[in-house]
Amino acid sequence: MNLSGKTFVVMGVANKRSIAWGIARSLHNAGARLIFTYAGERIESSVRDLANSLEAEGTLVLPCDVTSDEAIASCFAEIKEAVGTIHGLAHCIAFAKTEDLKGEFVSTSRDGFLLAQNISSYSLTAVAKVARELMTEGGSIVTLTYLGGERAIPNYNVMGVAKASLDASVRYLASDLGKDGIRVNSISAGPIRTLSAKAIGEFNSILSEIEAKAPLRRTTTPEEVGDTALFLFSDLSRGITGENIHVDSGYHIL
Ligand SMILES: NC(=O)c1ccc[n+]([C@@H]2O[C@H](COP(=O)([O-])OP(=O)(O)OC[C@H]3O[C@@H](n4cnc5c(N)ncnc54)[C@H](O)[C@@H]3O)[C@@H](O)[C@H]2O)c1
Repeated sequence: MNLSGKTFVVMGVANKRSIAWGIARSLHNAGARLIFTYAGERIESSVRDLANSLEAEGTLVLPCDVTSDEAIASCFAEIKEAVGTIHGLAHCIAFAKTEDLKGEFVSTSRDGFLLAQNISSYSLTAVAKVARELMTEGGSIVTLTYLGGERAIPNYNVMGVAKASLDASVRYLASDLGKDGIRVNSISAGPIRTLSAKAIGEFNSILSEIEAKAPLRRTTTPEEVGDTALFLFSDLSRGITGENIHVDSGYHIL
C-alpha cells in the first residue's frame, strides 16, 4: 500500500490509545502525509508529541473544536493554505455526558441528547461540507461507529442514538459526494479501552463478553481498525461508498 504524495486529515487523536492514533500510524506506514486536529488546550501537547514521534516532514497539528463552524472553517482554511488538496479525512470524534452513559436511556436530558448528537454525529456533516472543497482529486472520508447504533446495548444509551444518526449521515453524505469522486464509509469498531470508552458504564464487562463469545475470541485493536481505514482510504476500496465495515472480531454476527 503506497499513499506517498497524499495528504490525510486525522481528527480525534487524544493520546496513544486513541483509535485515531491507530489510523494515523497505518496511514504513516503507507507513506501518507498527516494533518492532525485536536480540541482543547488540555490535549494539545499530547497530540504534538505523538505527531512529532512520527518524525515525518510536513506533519501539521491544528486546533479544531467541531462544535464551532468558525473553528472548522478556520482550521480547513489553514489546511488549504498549507497543502491545497487533501485526499482523505478520518473523523474519530464522539462525546456524551458521563451521566448519559449509564442506567436507563429514557432518563436522557434534552441537553445531553443534543450534545451527543452535535459532537458525535452532526460534526461529520459539518466537516464533510468544508473538506469537500479541498478534495479536488476525489477523496475518502472514514468515520467510526459502534454496534450500539444498530442495537440497544446496555449503558451505551445516548451514544447509540448518536451513532444511528451518524450511520444514516454516512449514507446521505455518500449519496451527495459520490459525484465529486468522494467516498464516505464507516468502521464499526469493537470495544477498545480508550479515554472515551472509560466513560461508558460497565465497559470491562463488555470487553469480557467479546473475549468469551466473539468468533475470534479476542478484543479489537486500534491497529486492526487502522488497517481497515487504510483500505478504505486506498484505491483498493474504490468501488465502496456508504458502507459500514465491522472490525469487531465478528461479534456483530451473534
Ligand atoms: N473505544 C471504543 O470502544 C470505540 C468503539 C467503536 C467506536 N468508537 C468511536 O471511535 C471514535 C474515537 O474514540 P476513541 O475510542 O478513540 O476515544 P478517544 O477519547 O481517544 O477519542 C475521542 C476524541 O474525540 C475528541 N473530541 C471530543 N469532543 C470534541 C470536539 N468538540 N471537537 C473535536 N474533537 C472532540 C476528543 O478530543 C478525542 O480526541 C469515537 O467516535 C468513538 O465513538 C470507539
